[in-house]
Amino acid sequence: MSAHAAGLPSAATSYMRTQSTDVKAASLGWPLDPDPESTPPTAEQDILAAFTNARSPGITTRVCRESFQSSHAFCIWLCYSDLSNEYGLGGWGPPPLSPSPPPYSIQPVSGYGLGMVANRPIKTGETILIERPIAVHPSIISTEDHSKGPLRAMEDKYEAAFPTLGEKEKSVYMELWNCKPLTGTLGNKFNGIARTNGIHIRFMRSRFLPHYAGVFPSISRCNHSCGPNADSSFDEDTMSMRLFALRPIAAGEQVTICYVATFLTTSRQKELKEKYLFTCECKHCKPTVASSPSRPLKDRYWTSSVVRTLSNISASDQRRIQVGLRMKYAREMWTEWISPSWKEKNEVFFGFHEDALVVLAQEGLENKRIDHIAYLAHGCATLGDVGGFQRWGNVLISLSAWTHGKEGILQMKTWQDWVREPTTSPAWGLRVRSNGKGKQKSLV
Ligand SMILES: C[S@@+](CC[C@H](N)C(=O)[O-])C[C@H]1O[C@@H](n2cnc3c(N)ncnc32)[C@H](O)[C@@H]1O
Repeated sequence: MSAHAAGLPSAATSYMRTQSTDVKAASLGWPLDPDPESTPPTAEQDILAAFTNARSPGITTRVCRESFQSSHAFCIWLCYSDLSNEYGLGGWGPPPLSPSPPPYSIQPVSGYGLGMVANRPIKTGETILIERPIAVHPSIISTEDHSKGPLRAMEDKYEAAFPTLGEKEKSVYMELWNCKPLTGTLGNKFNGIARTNGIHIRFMRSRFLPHYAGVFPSISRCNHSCGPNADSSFDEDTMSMRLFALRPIAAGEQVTICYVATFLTTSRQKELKEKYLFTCECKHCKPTVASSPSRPLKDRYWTSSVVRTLSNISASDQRRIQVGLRMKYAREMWTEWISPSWKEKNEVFFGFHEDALVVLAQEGLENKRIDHIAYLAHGCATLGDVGGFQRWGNVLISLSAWTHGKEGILQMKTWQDWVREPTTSPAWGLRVRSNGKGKQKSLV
């Protein structure tokens, strides 16, 4: 039923018509569009659906070189055939330069094997490293691909492809950590290293099967934390990954990334144990317990410290569940916020995102904050609030969490332009209308 037919005054109908058409058309740009679905499916029926939708493509091997003329292969890419002609047909030109000297060293870290450790203070948003993968394989593998199952399929493909790699890449690869069981075949070792060290890569040109994992010479040395201080972003055109700081990293501190979906509760321990064979003891998994007593205490004190730890863990779990829910409902909240039927106070919208930032900081999940910051900026824009938009826009810019590569340069420029001239931002004035005298008036 149209609003007019519902008996609303004609001014309201015309407002709704313009608003709802504009609202649908308005793209909010990076990082909110397109709505990212960033983790690979894990449920069997979703994996199967992805294959069926992609017409069950086979896996081909792309040998990645800088150009046709180059004899040096920097990477082998086990690639679903839906993507094999989408990238690097003339070769992959050189990636942007990595910081030199590097702000880190790879060194032994007690209890972790090797790790990446900052050798000087690193600022939020700073690029730590840019490098190319040595091997890339699909994150999800069709069971149809090999009569002995997907694991054997990958082992055979790795064994066939590995000899084409450059000599240096081969030796760096073979030195990487392997936490998977060994059967003695080379293919099994290549595949074990790939599965221990693979970092998620999303190839945007595949509609149904975009999820891959890349093995990197140094980034794959980063150990896991459930509150990581670094994150990575991939550039499909130069086939390179940028590792950057999510918050200040002190000299001597480990540079960590997160191996699993960050909003998982402590059930993430199970995934870490199964896939990477370790028990995470970061401060989010083992919240601080009361310090050890200098002399024996009675039982009830011990009990109370255990209780305190358990309740800290449970509080952390609750916060992570909230993080997931806030991510899930942010888009819905936005749609309601810009609709003329929004009846809540403005604080409900802003509080939703500001509280999310507090929870994310408590959990060390700064990698999830950019969406909320962008919503806060766009939320200010809807009200015609120049100062608010510029404040949140500048926070977003300062994080330098852009997609790595050409796309990121565009994202950065777009936000810089919007901050310079907020009236050009896409949500500008969506919740204000003229009061007839050329002045802007809030709807709420
Ligand atoms: C991708 S590798 C990381 C680099 C590895 N430490 C090395 O020596 O090359 C993953 C392995 O590192 C170790 N690791 C990573 N994060 C860890 C953590 N938070 N606690 C203990 N071990 C960890 C585990 O052995 C895991 O299988």
